[in-house]
Amino acid sequence: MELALNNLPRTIAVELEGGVPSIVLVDQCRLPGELVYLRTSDWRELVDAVKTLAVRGAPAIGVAGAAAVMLAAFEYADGDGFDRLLEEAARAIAAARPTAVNLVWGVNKAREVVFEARQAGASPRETAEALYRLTEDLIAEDETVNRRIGSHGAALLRGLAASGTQVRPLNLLTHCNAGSLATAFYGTALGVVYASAQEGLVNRVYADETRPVNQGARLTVWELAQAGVPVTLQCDNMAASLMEKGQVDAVIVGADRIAANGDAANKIGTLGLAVLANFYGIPFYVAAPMSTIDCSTKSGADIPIEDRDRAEVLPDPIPGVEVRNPAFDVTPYRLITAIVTEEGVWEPAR
Ligand SMILES: CSC[C@H]1O[C@H](OP(=O)(O)O)[C@H](O)[C@@H]1O
Repeated sequence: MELALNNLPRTIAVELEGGVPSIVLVDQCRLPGELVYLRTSDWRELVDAVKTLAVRGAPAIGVAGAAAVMLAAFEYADGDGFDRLLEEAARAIAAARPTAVNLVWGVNKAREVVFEARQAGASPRETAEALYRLTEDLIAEDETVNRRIGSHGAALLRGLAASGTQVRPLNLLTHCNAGSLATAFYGTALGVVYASAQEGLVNRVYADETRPVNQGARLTVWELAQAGVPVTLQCDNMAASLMEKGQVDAVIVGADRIAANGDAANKIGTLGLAVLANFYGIPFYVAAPMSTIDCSTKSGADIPIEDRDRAEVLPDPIPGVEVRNPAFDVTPYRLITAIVTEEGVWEPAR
């Protein structure tokens, strides 16, 4: 299958003009209708973009977290109180969304650079410039990591597609968007799809719309269509009947935080898919970078779950009706066939 990955936009980029840094990111709130880029030099605007899901997806917000600290460092470089103001900003950035560990990971990467630079006697501006280089590096590294995840995942699906001496291209089901738009470029779960499709291992991807924010209906189907991968959009409540018909060969999703025992937090609705896949004997794969694995979190019970605005579920409130809107759920490791990382495939101990 010939892919058109060049049609995919770069989710987040960094620029430096006249000594002033800018972050340029795809405004994912405007997709699929319009491909619009947000440009900002203000760390507060970048935090708002994370909160409003203009930039979203664990690896993408990890890069955004480090980039926001970089913008703050340039803002505070020429005034008093650089170290104090920067740490205050770092705390506010890390608190923008609670579930994806990558956000704190990105902010901590920035904190490490700040500590090392200041220990070495760097000025505030020199420290800010070191953070700019970190942001560039994280963007480049993310794509490399995703391609390695894709390669390991394709090897896994190659085995699934093998039918004697023939290859039977697979029907895959995914949830939310763990694609190029959820990362700096290429994607995690969809990175596996792209790498597999290039080997002729993919027949079609079924994408859940993923209520209430519809990352599947707005982002995944757009991204896969741009890339030239056959894709069918379905409502979240259609997965069971598709599996019952034997039309799903594997489920592949992303993750926002993986606990030390292999429990994985991902977009709300993932747990239900894992239960269905287990019932129908369908492999359930999670694709995520090592930066999403949080060994300080013992199990999924300890993963904070973001509670979002009720209006995402019910824009026009009905008197007397309560609404709940947890943005993630946790799939226990025993329902996960394998976790695909850039280091290889991890089958959590049963
Ligand atoms: C590659 S991680 C993508 C991950 O992030 C999404 O959540 P959100 O769109 O709210 O940032 C979803 O859980 C995806 O699987």
